[in-house]
Amino acid sequence: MRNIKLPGLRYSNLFRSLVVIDMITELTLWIVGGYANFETHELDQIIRFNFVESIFDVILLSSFKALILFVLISEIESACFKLAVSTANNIRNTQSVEVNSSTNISDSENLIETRTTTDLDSLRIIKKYLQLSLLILSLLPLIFISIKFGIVTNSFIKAKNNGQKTPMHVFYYSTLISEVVFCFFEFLFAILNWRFMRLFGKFICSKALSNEPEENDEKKKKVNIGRLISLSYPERYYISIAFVMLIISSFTNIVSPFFFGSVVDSAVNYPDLSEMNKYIFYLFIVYFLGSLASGLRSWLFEVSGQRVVARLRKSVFNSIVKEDIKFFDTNRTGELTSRISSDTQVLQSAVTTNMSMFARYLLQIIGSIIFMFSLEPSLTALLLGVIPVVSLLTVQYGRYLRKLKKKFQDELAASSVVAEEALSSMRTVRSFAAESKMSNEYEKNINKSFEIGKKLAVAQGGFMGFVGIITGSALALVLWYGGKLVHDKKISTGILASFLMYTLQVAMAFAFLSSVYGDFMQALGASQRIFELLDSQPSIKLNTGLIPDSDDNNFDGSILFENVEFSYPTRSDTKVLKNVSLKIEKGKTLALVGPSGGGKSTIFSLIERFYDPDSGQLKLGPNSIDLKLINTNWLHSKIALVSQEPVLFGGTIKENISFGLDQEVDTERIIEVAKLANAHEFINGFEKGYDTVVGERGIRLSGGQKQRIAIARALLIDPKLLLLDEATSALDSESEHLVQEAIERAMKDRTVCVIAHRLSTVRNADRVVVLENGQLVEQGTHDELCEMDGIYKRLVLRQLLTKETLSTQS
Ligand SMILES: Nc1ncnc2c1ncn2[C@@H]1O[C@H](COP(=O)(O)OP(=O)(O)OP(=O)(O)O)[C@@H](O)[C@H]1O
Repeated sequence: MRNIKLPGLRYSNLFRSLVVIDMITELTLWIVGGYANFETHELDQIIRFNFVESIFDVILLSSFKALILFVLISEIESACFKLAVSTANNIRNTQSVEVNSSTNISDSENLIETRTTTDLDSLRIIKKYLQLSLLILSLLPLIFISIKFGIVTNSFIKAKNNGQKTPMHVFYYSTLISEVVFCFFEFLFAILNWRFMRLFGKFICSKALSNEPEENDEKKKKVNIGRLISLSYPERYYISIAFVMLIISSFTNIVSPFFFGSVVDSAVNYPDLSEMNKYIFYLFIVYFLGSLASGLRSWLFEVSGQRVVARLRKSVFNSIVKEDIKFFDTNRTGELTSRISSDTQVLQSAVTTNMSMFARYLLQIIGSIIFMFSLEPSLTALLLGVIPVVSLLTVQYGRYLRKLKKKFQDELAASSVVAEEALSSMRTVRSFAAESKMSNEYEKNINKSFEIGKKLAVAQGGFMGFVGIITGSALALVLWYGGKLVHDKKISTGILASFLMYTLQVAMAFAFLSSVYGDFMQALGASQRIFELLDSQPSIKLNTGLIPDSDDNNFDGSILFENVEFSYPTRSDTKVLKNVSLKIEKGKTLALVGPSGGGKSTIFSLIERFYDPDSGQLKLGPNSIDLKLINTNWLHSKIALVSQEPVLFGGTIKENISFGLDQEVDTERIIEVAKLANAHEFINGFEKGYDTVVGERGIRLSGGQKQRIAIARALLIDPKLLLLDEATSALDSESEHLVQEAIERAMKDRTVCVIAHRLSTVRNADRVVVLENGQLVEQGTHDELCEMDGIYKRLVLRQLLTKETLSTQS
């Protein structure tokens, strides 16, 4: 159980980070503030304990509190972990006792169970005490700091009103405020501790109970910012140059306020304009270089983003088309196309533009703060107090956004399913006058995503507003304090001007950084399914495995089914084939007949290796090679399937006939097979002949024409084995005759397995196999089966005859 991996972003880590940030911030503010205000406030005010005049107690409080809370939360988490694992073990034991001995539980087992229950109880009590201590120890500092804050504020206001020196300088006063905020959040976290620890316990318990905890963890781990960024690795050269441009433009942004201030100072302090002109020239150069670098940076990141998303779409599509057929039984087309188009779009900006923005604003903040420190440390420290608050909020906001965005993309994908289904079956929709029904359905789905979109908008707006208020307040505070310093002649107007520009830059950078972080988190939410698709490994690998050396020796079209059992993965409790053994012999025709749902098409699916059997084997060729060992691409080049309702693709007739071959095919060969399939004549009747576009799924062709094209398509690969599903739908007699003739030609001198719906087909077949409810109930020639006077004669023959009569009548 020890190998259960915990998520990095979890409650206890956030709590621990909060108390550490609290301690570091307070210490930094104390030291920097002490240094900055050393002249105005005596040393003993900095370190001496005085409830109203010093913050030494605040520093001690934040440091010790951090230490104690850090240890406490770690202990609580560990207790929760142990408790959850023990609970999981108990559940496991109980289950195995129930399974193994439904009657007798031995004394020793009783003993183990009693001891485990006692352990669990004591663990629970310890956890409760620890949680209570956490609550009390985070409440007490809040009470203390609030009282101090109230008293200090009171004397601060009094001193101000009386025009006296304030009991505590402004810097330390803001330190006190930030500690109030920290204590409040820590108390809040302590209250939430109960809920989060319960969730944590449930999470650990389910992990401990699951059979493959590592594998699941691995999957989770695979979606993180690092992985997101790694998508842009192939663009590293573009991105590296873009980063150089970014550093140049950020640097120009960072130094420009300095020159700006120098222009102001030289205008105020120098009698002639030469000094100011010099700085104006520098400023111009800085802006010019900055803009140039900015333009290049933007272009390079954008083009990299486009390349990343194009590559990602290709990879996702590639992954999807290589999936097992069972994957398509569970995933719907609309959802998948939405993943390819919409989810990848969300990632585009995240992996390049946002990355650049993130780096840019981070650089800007760090650079600006360094410059600010060199200009006026006390003013800078004022700003720093705001950073932990904004950072913490940003992290929480990011998590929220990530979840919301995932939901949003899921809903969007669900609505794409409706749209795809309706648009691809417009004739059925129209014939049932179901347009409004489909519109309503789509509207319902879109509304769901819209509702989440609204939440996203509120979260974004609210957060931006909040960050704006915080940064605006920090700016006002800096302006006020800076103005005072200028008034007291402690700094020049130029320094204040530069400082204000830096503050603005930092504030803006912070606001942008937060929103970029939000976008990152949204991208992470959207990327979850994309990465799942990319990581998914089909169980039947394409283009790997054995390619028999010589076709003639190794595959003659014969296939042997040995005790095959099969159930579809989506309905694993229903056996579709039960102990089926049959042989498709070289050069012979095997007809499959039987009632609907008997498992005939399933036989084809197994031969095509769309699925593997649950048990039993399929053996190929005279050497009886296990089908599972054979390279599937090779297999599909030797077997052709003509289904009942053949699906054509949206291209030309020529493209459709040559669909199964990778290489260019001679037009003569295409015409040859089209003639064999009785298709040449009608194709020539079209204005563009073989270049006629057939429309989506061959919509511009008739049923009979589609079938003949499909037969030509199968003949072109000259298959060793032809799998034929005769059409049940009645064609007109002329078309019927042409199709039948094409089929007969295709079957000639070939190994064929046919799902027969016509009497003539079963009569001509070398052998007939009757499948009912997945079982092979009868087999033999048509005459033999008729003589048997069994199910074939009673059920199938009647069924076939009815169809034959119907089709000839129509
Ligand atoms: N993709 C699938 N997922 C789950 N069950 C399926 C799937 N395809 C078919 N089945 C089920 O398997 C059983 C056998 O279906 P199959 O298509 O092989 O029958 P069939 O004999 O070819 O019928 P028909 O003559 O009507 O085409 C049916 O009960 C069907 O509902």
